[in-house]
Amino acid sequence: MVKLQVFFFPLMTHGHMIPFLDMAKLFASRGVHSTIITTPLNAPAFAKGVQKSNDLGFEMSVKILEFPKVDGLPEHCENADQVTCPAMLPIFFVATKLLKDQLEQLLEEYRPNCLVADFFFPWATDSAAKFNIPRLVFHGSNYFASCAGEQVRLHRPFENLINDSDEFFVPNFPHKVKLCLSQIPPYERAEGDTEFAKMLNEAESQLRSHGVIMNSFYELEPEYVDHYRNVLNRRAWHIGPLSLCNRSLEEKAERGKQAAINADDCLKWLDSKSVNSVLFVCFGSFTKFPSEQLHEIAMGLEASGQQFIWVVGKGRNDKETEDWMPEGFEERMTGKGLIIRGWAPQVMILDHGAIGGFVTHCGWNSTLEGIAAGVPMVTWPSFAEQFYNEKLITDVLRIGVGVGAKEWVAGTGGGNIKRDAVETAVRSIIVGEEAKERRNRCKGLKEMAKRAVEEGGSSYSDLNALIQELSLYPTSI
Ligand SMILES: O=c1ccn([C@@H]2O[C@H](COP(=O)(O)OP(=O)(O)O[C@H]3O[C@H](CO)[C@@H](O)[C@H](O)[C@H]3O)[C@@H](O)[C@H]2O)c(=O)[nH]1
Repeated sequence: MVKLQVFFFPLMTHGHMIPFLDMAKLFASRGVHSTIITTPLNAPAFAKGVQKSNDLGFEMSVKILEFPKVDGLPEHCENADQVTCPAMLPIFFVATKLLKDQLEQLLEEYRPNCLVADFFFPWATDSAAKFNIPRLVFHGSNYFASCAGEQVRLHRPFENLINDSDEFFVPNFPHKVKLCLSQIPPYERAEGDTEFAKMLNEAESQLRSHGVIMNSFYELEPEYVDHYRNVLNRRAWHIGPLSLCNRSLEEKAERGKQAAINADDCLKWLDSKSVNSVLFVCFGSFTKFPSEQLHEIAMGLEASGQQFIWVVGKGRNDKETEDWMPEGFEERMTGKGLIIRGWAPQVMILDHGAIGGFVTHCGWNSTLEGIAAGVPMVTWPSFAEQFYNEKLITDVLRIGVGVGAKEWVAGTGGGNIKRDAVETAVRSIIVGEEAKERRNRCKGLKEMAKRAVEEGGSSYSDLNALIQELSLYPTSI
């Protein structure tokens, strides 16, 4: 029998490349030949994962497209994480649009059975259609946020609100979910005149695509899986948590970029701590806080008296200096707090029994990794769909406490959160009766997540159904 061949084409940013690599590995482990499409400077991020899969006898490969030259981007910038200010992002997206011809040449040459392309490549639907190849969309988010965003766009419940703090309920929604005006992504409020709003409209090409792959599992958000499929009439398959395909310690430690800490040293530090006693503080691959905010976090963490691992440092604050560090902070925190300057082996850390709480920006990968590890969260959203994700965590699943972020700010974790708010939130996630109840709910979800990806589980079965459907699709050759 001829092998099914699927092409995976992620947006060049770590928050998308990481789950795409996991997804490609997962498909390969089910007998599909998975090919990742990327650009020269992003290719090394996939090399180890692909090699490991090949060593296990699974078929995986990488195909390279040259990153187009455009004015206005720093030299050698092929990854959205490298843009130096939010205003540069639209230029980055313009550059990615110029990949279209190269993609089409690849599709014409190899005629894969399916193209799974990033939500941020709306034009890929037409490219695939030219060769009668089904295109699936992956945006890296979940059913809850997708439904909320869609209902807000459709019903515009914010029309009559005036002040940033004015509140509204997400209309036509299974749960009562309340947000305030300043938490709505600007691209959902605009009339379609911003670059991002235009992109989102174009992204409606997902309606013309074969469907959407979600990094989620049915038991996590059943009402929203049903809402997405039956109320919004979208075709979708959920195959997550994708991070669970990384089973060995090595795979977990090597996920994403090169870690700024030795895995063994990190584990040794964690091994010396008691169960559920350490906070993990990390804001994803994109968020850059102003120095003043980093200072408040440091003061809040110290005042809370809790132990922590805090991922901060190189390129993660606006001035690239450590002027945010309170005097003598690191010395006072010796043994109690570990600062990682750069990339952390997040999944490896979250899975350690000593971790008792996760301070997160609510990026969906981090959120789901926290859920899969059974860790309660302090929620600190700042942009993209993160304010919706926060509501899922705090109000629907009830496994987190908000730090009080109210302001959607692109890329730079805004919100001006004071040290007292940090102190209160992090203490309440580790200590007290409510913390215990939250932790129990987390344990339940962790078990459900594990079962979902095991043979017969909801995600395992949805992936089977998808592969089966693709293998029946009329061949494009
Ligand atoms: O030091 C670090 C920092 C991050 N990560 C990993 O990097 C990924 C980060 O992804 P995510 O938590 O989703 O955050 P972002 O990088 O900010 O992701 C963007 O993309 C996501 C998927 O579309 C959206 O949900 C987010 O809102 C958007 O900001 C996760 O897998 C983390 O485990 C590490 O391993 N070590």
